Amino acid sequence: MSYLVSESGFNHGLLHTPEGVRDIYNGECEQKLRLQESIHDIIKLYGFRDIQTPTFEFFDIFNKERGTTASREMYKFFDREGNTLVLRPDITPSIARCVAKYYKEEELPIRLCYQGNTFINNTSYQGKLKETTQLGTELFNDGSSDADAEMIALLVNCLKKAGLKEFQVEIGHADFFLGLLEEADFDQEEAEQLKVLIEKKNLFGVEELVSSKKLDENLKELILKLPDLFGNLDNLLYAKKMIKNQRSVHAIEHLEKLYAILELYGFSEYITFDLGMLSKYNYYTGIIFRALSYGSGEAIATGGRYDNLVEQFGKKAKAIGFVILIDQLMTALSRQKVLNKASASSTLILYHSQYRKMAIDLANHFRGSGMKLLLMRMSNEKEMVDYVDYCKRQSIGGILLMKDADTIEVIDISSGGKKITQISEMLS
Ligand SMILES: N[C@@H](Cc1c[nH]c[nH+]1)C(=O)O
Repeated sequence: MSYLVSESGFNHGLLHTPEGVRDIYNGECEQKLRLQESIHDIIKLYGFRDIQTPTFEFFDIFNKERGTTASREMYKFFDREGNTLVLRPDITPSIARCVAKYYKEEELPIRLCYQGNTFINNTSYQGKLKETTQLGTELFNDGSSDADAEMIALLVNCLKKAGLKEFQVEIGHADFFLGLLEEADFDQEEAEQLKVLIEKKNLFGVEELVSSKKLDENLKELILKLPDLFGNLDNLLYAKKMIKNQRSVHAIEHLEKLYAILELYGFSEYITFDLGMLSKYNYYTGIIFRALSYGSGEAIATGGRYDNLVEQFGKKAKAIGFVILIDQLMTALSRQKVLNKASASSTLILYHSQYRKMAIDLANHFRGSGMKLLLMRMSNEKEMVDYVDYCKRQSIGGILLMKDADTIEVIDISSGGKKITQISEMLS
């Protein structure tokens, strides 16, 4: 924190937030909450039930075996007993823990949804947020391609409802890459190295690594081509002919099946495939996917199948889920100019103390019928224009000015129009 102490002794450093976190207020905050609400409404239509888990958990919930966030990227702290706690970097492991705990005997599908913030202590490069809002869904006890398709269809529906234009859901499969690694007989270290090189799009590095091994020509070619293996499924089917290992072949066959079901949903225009997509988290075991759109450089949703994670908490349960990254979605919507402006929907009742009772009665009456009302006693130090300007700053649509015990002046802020009305008439 910088200590900028002014002459009056006020520490201006107090007004700053740490790098990577920010305040969200006024219209932006309203838009964000409204967006979450409208997406949540869609998710509820698919039968998901809400769940809330703690913002911090024991470190072990997210440790390496679960294949989640790297330890150095988590915010860690201790409780009085000396336990290591972390601010959750990801909500999926917490939900998996809950399913093992509260639905131990349930064998048929469990559908859960949640909204909350996650915290990742990433390197502070250009404006990347360290606290982000996720709205997520998880479906347990269903390992079918129908479940995969339904989750993708749900994601498409959510993004459409959010008003996003032109987005794509890219789908890959964790097993495609893992099968190639096995076929190439890469050890864990080499596999990790290859993953990093591909993520960094360092093709020379990939070539060097691949050339250091004795590999089948087709396999070599395919690994080098991984970053280009995206597009519609037909274009990718040739990859199937070039590989020998069954794991990768099954992965492609699964994607074919999935695509056929997505066609039934009528959503094929939103789908592309990316065989070079790498799992963001090691817990993924099946399809992995992310949604991209112009206006946001980063994914606005990510997800995938993770059939072994719940078992680590003591229950065998296949699972698939995704999260919508609300902050990224907001950025995309605002760049695409489709973020609905918060409308001025509240009214201000202004009164002098002798009309207090009427003002309170009037406010209660209108609030009772669902109108948003602010009550304010007038100050002798302010003019009417101060209140009108205030309404403009605060997105307040109108003023009801108490003139006497039964008369109010109604002022429309946007048009400036004024009219006199009797309170008794309004209440009747
Ligand atoms: N938790 C994952 C997304 C996900 C939800 N379910 C499965 N995957 C993420 O933060 O990227």
